[in-house]
Amino acid sequence: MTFQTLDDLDDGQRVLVRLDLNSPVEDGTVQDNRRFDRHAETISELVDRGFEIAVLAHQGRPGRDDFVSLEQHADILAEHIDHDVDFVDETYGPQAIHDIAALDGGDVLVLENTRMCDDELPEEDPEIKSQTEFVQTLAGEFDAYINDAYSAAHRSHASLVGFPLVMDAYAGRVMETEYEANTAIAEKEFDGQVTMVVGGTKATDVIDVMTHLDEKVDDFLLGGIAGELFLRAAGYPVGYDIDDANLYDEQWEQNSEKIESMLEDHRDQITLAVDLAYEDENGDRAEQAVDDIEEKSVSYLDVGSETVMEYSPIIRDSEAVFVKGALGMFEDERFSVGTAGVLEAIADTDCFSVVGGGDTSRAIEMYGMEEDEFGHVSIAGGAYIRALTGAELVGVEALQR
Ligand SMILES: Nc1ncnc2c1ncn2[C@@H]1O[C@H](COP(=O)(O)OP(=O)(O)OP(=O)(O)O)[C@@H](O)[C@H]1O
Ligand SMILES: O=C(O)[C@H](O)COP(=O)(O)O
Repeated sequence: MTFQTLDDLDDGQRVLVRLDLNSPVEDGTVQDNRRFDRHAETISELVDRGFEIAVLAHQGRPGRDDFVSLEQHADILAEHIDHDVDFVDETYGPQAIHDIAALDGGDVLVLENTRMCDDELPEEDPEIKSQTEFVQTLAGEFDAYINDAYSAAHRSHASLVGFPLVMDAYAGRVMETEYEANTAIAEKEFDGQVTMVVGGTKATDVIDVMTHLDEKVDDFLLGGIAGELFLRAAGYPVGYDIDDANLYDEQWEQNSEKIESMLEDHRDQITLAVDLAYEDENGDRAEQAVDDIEEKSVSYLDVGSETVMEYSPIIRDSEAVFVKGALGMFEDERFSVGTAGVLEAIADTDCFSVVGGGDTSRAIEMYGMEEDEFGHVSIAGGAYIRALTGAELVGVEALQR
């Protein structure tokens, strides 16, 4: 371990703690998830050790429905640590600075969504981020910075890479354990077939990483938004936005060349859905073979049952299976067939498995499986698959300086 941890920090100081509480949001309501469970351990330890604690975290992306305040997160965190948690609707404005100054030992204050500050985004060099008003203002208020947000450590954002350059910096418990687990996994060698299930909504992240994993992974099983974009590249009339949706076209523009060249060079490593599911006029799940789709007139919200039947034996024959992203909108039970089916197939085998992602890992409990049926359940999605390539994460590098 090449960074300082909480074991190196004297009790009772004023600490600024970066968590990753980025959560699914349904109709404006933040959904509790494994990230709160895991980060609660770090925060409870800090409370017990008498630190004065301010929490930084982000939620969603500007322009998306999940871009909301952290007020609800503060309440959910309070339940997990069984201790009061205050919230201030500023990140580094005068009220925030006032509330920070008023903290006593054991107090916890959640600051507003970092992505509501202009300085947080976009991705820039850590040196540039460290000079922003956001970082310079908050750094002066604390004795130390703690980064517990391994799952966001692939982003060069101010709250992740700026502070370690200007103040004492430490890894929190989640950062420590996720770093150890994911680094060990990246170094593992497997004798047999290695399979990666790729889905979710962040196609740009996964496609970029897939192009670096083609020697490590024998079979990519595709679903979700990423899967539909691959189907589009393979000539099927799907993978574009209909209605007001904004999930496909922008990601297609950014990735179409990569997808097309992956398909051309690695067609035998890529398995695409043979059928897709949608909501019919009665509100029921309906399925359609991709060969029968003439034009996309409905949103496809899951892979179909035939696809699960094709993917399951590949999983059974694998020595290792990595999951990044859901195969469908599993939060709605009608569209959980792909995600739950694939996870059940993994749980039924004794292969080594990793299920990653803040959203995707929720499907384990939702569909009656247990965490110990998998080798490792990571609260990191994009960060863990990037770590699989052997690449360093910029937020971890900043801590190691
Ligand atoms: N066809 C689809 N249409 C709409 N949403 C989909 C579809 N397929 C999957 N999803 C959604 O994808 C989400 C999970 O993928 P996402 O890209 O957010 O990754 P993740 O596992 O949370 O990883 P990360 O931690 O990187 O965010 C689920 O919430 C699911 O509803
Ligand atoms: O959920 C995640 O994977 C992290 O919180 C990073 O979020 P982002 O993909 O919106 O940067």
